[in-house]
Amino acid sequence: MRKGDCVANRYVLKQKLGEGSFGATFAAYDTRLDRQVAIKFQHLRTFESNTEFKSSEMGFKDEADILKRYKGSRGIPEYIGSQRYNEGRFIVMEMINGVTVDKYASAGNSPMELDIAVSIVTQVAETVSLLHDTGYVHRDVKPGNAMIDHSGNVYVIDFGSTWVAGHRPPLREGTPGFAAPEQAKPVAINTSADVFSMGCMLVKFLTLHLPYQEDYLALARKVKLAPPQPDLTYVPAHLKSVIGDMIRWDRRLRIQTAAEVVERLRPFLPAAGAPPNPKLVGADPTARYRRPAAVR
Ligand SMILES: Nc1ncnc2c1ncn2[C@@H]1O[C@H](COP(=O)(O)OP(=O)(O)OP(=O)(O)O)[C@@H](O)[C@H]1O
Repeated sequence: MRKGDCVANRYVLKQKLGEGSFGATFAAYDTRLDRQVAIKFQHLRTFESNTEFKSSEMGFKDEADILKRYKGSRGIPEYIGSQRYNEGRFIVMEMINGVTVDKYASAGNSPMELDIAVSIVTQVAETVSLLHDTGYVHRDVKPGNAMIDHSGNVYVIDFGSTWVAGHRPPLREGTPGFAAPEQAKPVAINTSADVFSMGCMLVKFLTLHLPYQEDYLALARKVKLAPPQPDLTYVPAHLKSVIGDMIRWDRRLRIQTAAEVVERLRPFLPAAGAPPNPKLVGADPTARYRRPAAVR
């Protein structure tokens, strides 16, 4: 796939937006709908077995089904279409004009302001709660799988790992550093795994460090290790207690759902009518909460 290619007699490819283990995402112009879209292509088959390639295609199909199911929901790119192409598949969705939250967070090179960090994670939790309320777990919530547009609206992307809550997934997935400890084991995963990942996002935004080192889970499979203790010294006590309840190593003691996360974080959001944070540069994720409730 290259810039200028016209795919399926309809989508003219523009620049590549990103590339991951399973596919590459391009900006494109949809000549039928006369709008910009994002297209995620499954990688062409190289050395993987037929079974592996088919399973990656199923992942694409599942992701398209999730996008279709939540079409019209706030915080999820709108589903436009999906079809087979070159042995594999592609998914067409709304183009989010913005950057990944990962990029947004690293622009400042210093810990994020509390109201900004809490607003981002609350927006993510509001969207993830749509999945949880209907029995799904995202399984790969992280700053790289969230995007912020120029108006400060936060979107969750990459539903390729989404799985039915309470069921054992076929593969261990998630990103080391953000994945819940149980995601490294062959066990059923429930909604509290996403809560753990959202807690890791908050810790990262507020301290610049992850609650545990990326190689910790792999190491913990071989030797017995005590659960890591993130340093939250500079986080205000009340928020520290919410974060502590999000990243509990024992999932039975953790906050269980994204909706509960929204409730627990609500006291730390800026009030309706509050002025913007003067230290803010760029898109403002607090804007939604500073507007009167009726127009959010
Ligand atoms: N709807 C969209 N609008 C704009 N950019 C997007 C959109 N979806 C994805 N992107 C961009 O493309 C990149 C890759 O997307 P995505 O994470 O879905 O792919 P992936 O192949 O599953 O990646 P990975 O394997 O790293 O998780 C994102 O980081 C983002 O920069």
